[in-house]
This record gives sequence, C-alpha cells and structure tokens, in this order.
Amino acid sequence: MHKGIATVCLSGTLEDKLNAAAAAGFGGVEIFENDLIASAWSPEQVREHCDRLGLSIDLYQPFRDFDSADPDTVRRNLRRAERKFDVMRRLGTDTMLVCSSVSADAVDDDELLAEQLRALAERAGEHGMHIAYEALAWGRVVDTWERSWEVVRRADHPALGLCLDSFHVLSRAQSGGTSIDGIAQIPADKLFFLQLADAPHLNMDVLQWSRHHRLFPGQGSFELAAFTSAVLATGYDGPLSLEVFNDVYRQAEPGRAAVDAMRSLVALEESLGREPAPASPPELTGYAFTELAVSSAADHQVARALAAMGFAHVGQHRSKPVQLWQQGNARVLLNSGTDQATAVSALAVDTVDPAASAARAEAFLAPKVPRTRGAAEADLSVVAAPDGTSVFFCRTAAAEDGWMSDFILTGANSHALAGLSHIDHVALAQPFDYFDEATLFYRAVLGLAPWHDAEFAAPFGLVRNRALTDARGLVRIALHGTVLRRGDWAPGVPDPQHIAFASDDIFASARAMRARGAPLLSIPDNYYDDLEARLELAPDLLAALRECQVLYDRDDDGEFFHFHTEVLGDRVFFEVVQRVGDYSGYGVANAPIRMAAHRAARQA
Ligand SMILES: O=C(O)c1ccc(O)c(O)c1
Ligand SMILES: [Mg+2]
Repeated sequence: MHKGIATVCLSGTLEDKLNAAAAAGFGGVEIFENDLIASAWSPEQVREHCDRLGLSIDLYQPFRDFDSADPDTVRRNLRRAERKFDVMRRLGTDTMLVCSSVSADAVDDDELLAEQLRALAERAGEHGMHIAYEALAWGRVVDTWERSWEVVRRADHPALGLCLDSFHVLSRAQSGGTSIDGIAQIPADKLFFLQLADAPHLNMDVLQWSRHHRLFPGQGSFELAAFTSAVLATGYDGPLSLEVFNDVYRQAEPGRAAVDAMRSLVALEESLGREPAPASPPELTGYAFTELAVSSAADHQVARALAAMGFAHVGQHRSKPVQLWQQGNARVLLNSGTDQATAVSALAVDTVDPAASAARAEAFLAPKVPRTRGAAEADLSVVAAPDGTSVFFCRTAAAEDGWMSDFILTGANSHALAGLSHIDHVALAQPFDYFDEATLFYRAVLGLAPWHDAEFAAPFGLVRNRALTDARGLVRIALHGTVLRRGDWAPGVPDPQHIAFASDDIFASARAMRARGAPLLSIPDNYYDDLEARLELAPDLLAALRECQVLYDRDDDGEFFHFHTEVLGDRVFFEVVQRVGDYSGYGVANAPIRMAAHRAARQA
C-alpha cells in the first residue's frame, strides 16, 4: 500500500523532512502548513523537489476551527480556504484536512455544521479538490468518528469525506466513548484519508497524550492491526499515513526517525497479512552467546569472575583477541580487541534458519554491521540494534560450519561446575530516546513480543522496564531506562547491563560460586526481615535465602530466585536466576535493593 508520513512526525525544516521521508522509502507526505510557511521554497519548488524524490503530497493541513456559530468567522474562513486551494494547486495536492473545531464558538448543531462543511466542500469541488473531515478526540462538539460521520453523511457532498485517525478513535475507545465496530460499514468513497499512530495506555488529558506521547505503530499498546483491518474492510485504498506527535521524534535526527517510522508500517502490513510480507520470523531456540567488549584493565577481572562462577575458557578465536567461555549451554565471548570500556557488545540468537532471520532483519531495515572475517571463518549475519549492540544470527547446532568452528578449543571442559545451564536473559539500559525504537526493532526483527512492562521507584530515579521475549521464553531481552534524566548526580551504576544465567538449583550455584571466590553482591538484612513480614516464608527457606544472599519474588504463576555479582568495570554485572513454575517476570520488585547494594559495594 502507499505509505506516507506527516511532516509533524519529523524534526527539521521542510527540506530535511522531505529528504528523510524519501530516503526511508515513503511514497508520500502530509504537509502541515507551518512547515511550508517557514520554508524558503515556493510551493512550486516544494512540488518539484517532491517529484524528484518520488514523493506525492497526499494531504495539506492549513487551518483549524473552520466552523463557527459566528457567520462572519465562517465567511472569513471560506475566504482563507480559497487562498489555500490556490496553494494546494501549486503544491499539486488535492486533499485538505479539516479537523473538528476546538473553539468556544464551534457549531453545536449537526445540520448547521453540515451546511458549513457543504459550503466549504462546494468551493473545494470547484477547484477539483476534497475536504477530509477529522474528529479530534478533544473536539468541542465533534469528538468521535461516529459524530464526524453523521455530519459528513448529512452534508452529502461528493467533495466531503472523512479522515480517520487511529489515535482519536482508539484513545476514545479506551474510555468507552466510541468503538471501531461500525467503521467497516463506512462507504469507501466517503473515506478520504487514514492517519495512523500508536500510543502507550496512559490515564491523562487526551490532548496532552496526543501531542506528546504518540508513537509509531507497534511501539505502543493500541490495537492498530484491528483498527486498520476495519478501515481496509471498507475498501479504502488510500495512503497509510503516519501522524505521530512525539517529543522525542520531533527532536531526533529525521533520517533515523523516518527509518523507524517505515519499519513500523512494514510491521503493520505484516500483521494485516495483506502484502507480500517478509517471511515470518524463524523460530528462535535460545542464545548462542553474548559478547562482552572488555577493556584491558577489566579483562582479567571479567575472566576471573567467570572462572569463579564456574565457567571454563574453552576456546580462542582463530584470528581475533576473543575468548570463548562456557558453562553448560551458557556461552560468553570476551573481546579485548575493541577500545571500548567493558560492555555488552553483542547478542547472538540461535535461530533454526540464520539466513531467513537475516533476510527478515533486512526487510525491517535493520542496519547491517560490516565484519572482517578470516579465511574459513563462519559467515555470520550481524545487524545493529538501536543502542548499537550487535545482533548475530547463529545456529550453534550446525557444528561444521557454525560460529564455534572459528574457535580453537583449549581442551577445557564446559560442564556445569556451578550448575548454570544457559543464558536466561540479557538486560540492556536504553538511552531514553531509543527506548520505543528498540521495542519495535526487537519486535519486528526478531519477532519478540513485549511482555512485562513495569515502572518502579529506584534509589536514583524512576526506572522503566520492558521485557520482550519469544513465544517460548527462550530469548528474553529486558530493556530499561530512566523515565526522565536530570542533572549529573550519578551515584548509581551508569547505564547498567547484565547477563542472567539460569540455574536449576540456585542455592547450590550460590554456594559453589562463593566457595570459588566469585565477587557476589551482599544484600542487606533489612531485605530478609521484610520478606519474612510480607510473604511468611518457611523459616528454612528464609534462612537459605539469607545465607546465600539470594533475592526472592513470587506471583500467581510461580517463584523466582536470583543473585548478582558486583559490577565488573563500569557497568556490567552477572545475575543467576532460577524460575520455578511458570514465573515469567524478572524480579523487578527487587531491582531497587540490587541497585542500592551495588552502590554500597562500590563505596566499601
Ligand atoms: O493536535 C492537533 O492539533 C492535531 C492536528 C491535526 C491532526 O490530524 C490531529 O490528529 C491532531
Ligand atoms: Mg490526525
């Protein structure tokens, strides 16, 4: 389908926005008048530039509050509209957006409102143009799509139709004010335009919600696929046009934001099952490995910690300063060949079809990471996640030509000295500005689904957590970040990252690691006193938790046990977890305890 984007979604001047939209592969744009008025280009020059870029101008939005109880205001608005039809002719566009009025003098009479819109449509028709009428959720009188349809139906003019905007419809539907049920019955020739935006569920003033928090489809919680399907069921075949007002995207580099936006439409089309969509995500079977870039100073520190946790140095890369450490099926690469401070530099997922995974990543515009590779080394596909972490597609089971054959085995044994079996999850702090982009990236590229969302009060600020996982829970990625960053007081671990390993006997793992001298994190006694008060744990269990410094959580599905190492380098630590029953969370309730404990450990 024809994909468009409103200029309000992107940062910069009109020229910046058009160039970014075209580079990301959009076929059209909606131009908001302010962008044109501030442009040094004449409407003809804008049109020529769009032609050169292969962009159509699908819609022009020149003004608000058209209708009025005051006849003189209506007369002036009609005169102004005539001038704008002229601008639209010069731009080469034929659809004008008119939103329902938010003004105190908005017409509160469907018949009169229909008459005023008919007068506008009559003039538009004379210029070969159309009016798309849109109900704003906070419109003074018309605030649902049903009411806007009633008015358009009454006006009964061929040059007047509807613009549906998913935000207005779905935000109102959340509070029960409207529903998508009747949309499919709108005649296609009366549906002139479709604007798409997602949003997180928030309980706040709808105008503020719309102006600051809209998101690209797939980044929020709205049912965009159901909404869009209802619209397409009418027979609508106009543009799918993104209209996202968002504080981050309005400041972000427009080229990158436009790619993110395009990714959201490709994903939406896939969920509609209409287009020749990218092949569905190949099944993931777990983590092949996680790679840490280690600074030379921390190099030995991380290796020592892994050894004390029961890992063995089982392999050395043939051509790079990279070590493979392994315990059970948990594999960690230590790469000392970068100049980076110690950090998670790559995730490698095991997929049943690495080539198909890579093709899917390409279809979703994931940036490829160029690699150097020695003779006879595995040809691995790598893309960059929004925070810069490399994502590899591997198939560890394919022993002959798999990634592990790039390593010369040391002969060390990888049996589970401390009971670790595999990587349970990887947790990555996200820069605030990339949080939503990262959600969509992992959702689209890896086919993960957003799972647990949580916000919690931590010692150094509110933290937002979002975990994404595949259907079987074999690849879990936990994203987190501060909701707001202010000032430079930074006593916590800056942008922490951790790798969590699974154990099926957490106490045995903790004891084994302690005996081997692992740098495990101490937990305050207060925590265990509170656990006892809250959860009435059996005395033996509580004693074991306290002795082993293990944190505990439970919910209706099961129980969760976990403990952590101290921070290695500036920001990385390890976690060991045990899931019991169907517990699928991450012990978020304990995160503030862990953060305070990391701070205390650094001061000690
Ligand atoms: O926030 C607004 O004013 C506004 C303007 C135009 C739209 O299409 C819309 O959905 C909202
Ligand atoms: Mg809109």
